[in-house]
Amino acid sequence: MTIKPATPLMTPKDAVAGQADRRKPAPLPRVIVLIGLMGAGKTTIGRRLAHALDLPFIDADQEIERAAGCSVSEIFDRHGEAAFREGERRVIQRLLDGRPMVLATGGGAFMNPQTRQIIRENGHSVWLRCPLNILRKRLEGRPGRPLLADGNISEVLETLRKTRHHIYAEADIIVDCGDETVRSAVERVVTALSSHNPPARLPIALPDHPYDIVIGSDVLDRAGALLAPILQQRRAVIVTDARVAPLYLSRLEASLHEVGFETHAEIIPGGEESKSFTQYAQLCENVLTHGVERRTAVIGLGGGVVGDLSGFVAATLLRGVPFVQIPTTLLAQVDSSVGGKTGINTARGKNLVGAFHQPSAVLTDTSTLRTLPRRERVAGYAEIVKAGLIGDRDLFTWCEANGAALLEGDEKTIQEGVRRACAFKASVVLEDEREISPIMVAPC
Ligand SMILES: Nc1ncnc2c1ncn2[C@@H]1O[C@H](COP(=O)(O)OP(=O)(O)OP(=O)(O)O)[C@@H](O)[C@H]1O
Ligand SMILES: O=C(O)C1=C[C@@H](O)[C@@H](O)[C@H](O)C1
Ligand SMILES: [Mg+2]
Repeated sequence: MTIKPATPLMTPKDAVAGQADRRKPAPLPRVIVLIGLMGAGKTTIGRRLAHALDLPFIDADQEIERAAGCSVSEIFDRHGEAAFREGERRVIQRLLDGRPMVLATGGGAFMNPQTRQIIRENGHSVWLRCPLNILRKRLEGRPGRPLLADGNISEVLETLRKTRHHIYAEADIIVDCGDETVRSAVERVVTALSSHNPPARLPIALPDHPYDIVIGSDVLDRAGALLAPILQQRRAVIVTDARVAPLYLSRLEASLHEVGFETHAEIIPGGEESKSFTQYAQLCENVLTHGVERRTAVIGLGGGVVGDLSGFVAATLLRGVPFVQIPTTLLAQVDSSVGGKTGINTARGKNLVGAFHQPSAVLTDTSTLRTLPRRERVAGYAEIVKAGLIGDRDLFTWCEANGAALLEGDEKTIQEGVRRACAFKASVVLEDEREISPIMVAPC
C-alpha cells in the first residue's frame, strides 16, 4: 500500500499561534481584530492594547472616513448605509493583508459574511462583550453614530443585541468588559489572548468534499462558533446516547444556541444493539416528525455506535443532509470518525448496510475522554498503534515514546496521538475513499 505524503496539519493561523510545537508557550497573536457593539471600547481599548503589545493600531471607521474624505455620519447621509457597508468591507479586506496590527472594526463590520471570512482567515477576532446599560451610559449625548441619530438608545441597542450577539459569538475569543477602567479591560484582553489555545486543524482534502478535523480541549464549548461558518442553516438535530447525553449534551446545546442554532436532541440507548434497522427506522421517523430540511445538519455526539448510526441517518434522510461528527471515545476519534463510513448491523453481520457520507466537519474534543473508562482508552490506543504498525513507522516510534503518557490521560499527548493517527487514516482515505482497492477491503 502506498501512503500519500501527510497532508498539511496546521492552518497558517494555527502555526502562527504556536500550535506546531506544543512544548513552547504560544506567542500572542499578531493580528488582533476587535469586534462588538458601538461603545464597547474597540477604539479606546484597541489603541491601548496596540501600545501594550507594541503593534500598530488601525481604526476601520477612521480609515473609511479618510478614504471617503468625510465622516461616517456624512457617508450615511449622502450615500446611505449600504454604500457605507460596502466601503467598510473593502477597507477591512485591504487592511488585513498579513501585517501585524490591532484593528478596531466598526460595530457592523463582523455582520458581513465576507468580512467575517477575511477576519477568520487573517486574524484573531476578539469580541468585547459589554452589558447594554453600560453601553447606553457611554453613548448617551455623544454624536457621530448614525444608527443612534434618531430613536431611543436603549431600543436601538436591544435590537442590535438581538440581531448581532449570536454572530459576534463566532469570534475566536470572547472577553467580558464592564464598567472597569480601560487599563484593566486591556489587561483582560491580554490575559485572554495569552491563554487562548486554538484547536489544531487537520484538513481532509477530498476533491469533492474537503473538510477539517478540529482537535482540541473543550472544543465542545466552541462547537457553535466552529460550525456556524460551515453549515448552511442554523438548525441541527443532535443524536447522542443515554450515557453521553447527561455528560455533554447541554454543553453542546449551549454553544450551538449561543450562535443562534435551533436544536433538537434524539437520545438513543447506548451499545451496539442500537446499530439496528429498528433503531434506524425509529430515529428517521422521530427526526422527520420533528421536522428536517435538506440543509438541517445531523450531529452525532458520542462513540462509534452513535457516529455510524447518526451518519447513516444523515446519509439517507431526504437523500442526504449535512453531517457533523463529535466523537467522544478515543476509538471513534482515531477510527470511525475519519473516512465517512456510516452504517448499521444486520443479522448476517456488522456494518453490512450503510453508506459513504463524508461529514462537513469532525470536532474532536479530547477533554471528553476524561470520563472514558480506561479500558475504552486502551481500545482507542490499540487503534493508534495499529495505524503505526501497518503503515506509519514514525507513528509507531511515537507510540513507543508516548504511549504511557497517553494512557495516563495526558491531554496534549492524546491530542498529538489523535492528530497523528487521523493524519495516517486520512492519507489512506484520500488514496481510496470508497475502499475499492483489495488491500482496503481486507479486514484490518
Ligand atoms: N472601560 C472602558 N472600556 C472601553 N471604553 C470605555 C471604558 N470606559 C469608558 N469608555 C468610553 O466609552 C466610549 C466608547 O468607546 P469607543 O469609542 O472606544 O467604542 P467603540 O467600540 O469603538 O464604538 P464604535 O463601534 O461606535 O466605534 C468612549 O468614550 C470611551 O472613552
Ligand atoms: O454598529 C454599527 O453598525 C456602526 C458602528 C460604528 O462603529 C460605525 O461603523 C457606524 O456608525 C456603524
Ligand atoms: Mg470605534
